[in-house]
Amino acid sequence: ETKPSEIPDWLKNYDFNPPGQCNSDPAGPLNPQHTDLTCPLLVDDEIALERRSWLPWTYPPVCAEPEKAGGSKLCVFTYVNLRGEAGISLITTPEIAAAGAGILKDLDPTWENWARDSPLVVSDPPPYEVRELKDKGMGVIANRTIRKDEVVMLRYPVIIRVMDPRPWKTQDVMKLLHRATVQLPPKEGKQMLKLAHSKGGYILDDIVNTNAFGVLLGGADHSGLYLDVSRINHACKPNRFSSTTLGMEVAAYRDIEPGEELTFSYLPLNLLSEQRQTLIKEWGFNCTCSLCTSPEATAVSDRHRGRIQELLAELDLPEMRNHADVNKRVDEILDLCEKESLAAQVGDFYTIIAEIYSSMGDVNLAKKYAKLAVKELKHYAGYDHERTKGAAAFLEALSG
Ligand SMILES: C[S@@+](CC[C@H](N)C(=O)[O-])C[C@H]1O[C@@H](n2cnc3c(N)ncnc32)[C@H](O)[C@@H]1O
Repeated sequence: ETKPSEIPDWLKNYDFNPPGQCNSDPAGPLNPQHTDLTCPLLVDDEIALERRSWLPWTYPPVCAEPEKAGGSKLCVFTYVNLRGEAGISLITTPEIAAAGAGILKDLDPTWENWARDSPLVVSDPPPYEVRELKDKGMGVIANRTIRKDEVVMLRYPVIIRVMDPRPWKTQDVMKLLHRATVQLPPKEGKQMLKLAHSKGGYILDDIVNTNAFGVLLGGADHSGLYLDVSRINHACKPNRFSSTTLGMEVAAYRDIEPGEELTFSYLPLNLLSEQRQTLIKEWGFNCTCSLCTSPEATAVSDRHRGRIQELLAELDLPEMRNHADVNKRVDEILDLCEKESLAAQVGDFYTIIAEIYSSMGDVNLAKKYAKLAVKELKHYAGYDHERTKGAAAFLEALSG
């Protein structure tokens, strides 16, 4: 029976935190108000009791001991007012929670717009409905025309759980998952319980395993459960995930007609059908998307995707490092990406092409493709994705 923390007056202005730069600074480097940053407090169940504070969390953390001595505790940290409206429960170590607590802060809009190149606009009211479908349970259906690049959803996770729970007893992890769920605001808790489950075992664990995405928190792998995004079935379209805020943006790769289903790929994009079949089995369902069920479409697509892999391998050969051979292959790859709707991968291909021209000593062409890589990656992977940052650093090195 825990109640949201009531902060006594003496504690409200008390600064427990050492000054300095925190691991996570979602407010952004251009925000002058944050030059004297204080880092989030590291708390676990004992520290919270001792200090009579569990800021910034809403409830005192509840923890489980590791199976082996010397390991870290695993705790539940809940915050019920994320971006003024939602709840989030983390099941992670106190160290990671402290390092990642910056995600609870709102972004500085000036910095965010600068980092994105343009302000983020999310369609409102939502241009979709969640409905029961014939062959895949629930799904997300467009209720009006959605234009290419429109951001149709922006969601934050309700549960974040360490990806590898082996250092702790399974029973303890399940208890923490239970607590993480009941501490969510009732609206989100109820919505979470209605999500699809497919693999059996403890129901909350099954819901997370059926629906979660891999996310990084405090530099460590976690599973993130997003409401609404969880209703999107598998096929071949995009999602965009921010490592700065944990926000998941779903944007349209192409125009979508009213009545069409919104889908995205649960798997890496540039795979051949056999590789896809093997991986989708791990998800525990039989894919009914058009590319999985039409042998003709599969054969054409496999030919295209196989050819992309061949061309990339050829570009790796030292004897190909001349303008005529490289240009020809670059054009063919970009044409095949268009045919296969692999727009989200083009940024990565531009990075490879920039590196090839750089290795040939053609700095101008290397810069041209590095610039294109940054533009595409910002758009499809997100301004704060590691791949985008890598491409931007490469462009800077070329310019420097
Ligand atoms: C993340 S959920 C997607 C939403 C789900 N349909 C629902 O009812 O909430 C994943 C589950 O949806 C179903 N599913 C997703 N994509 C599918 C596809 N292409 N073909 C068949 N079933 C699919 C599978 O049952 C899978 O376990």
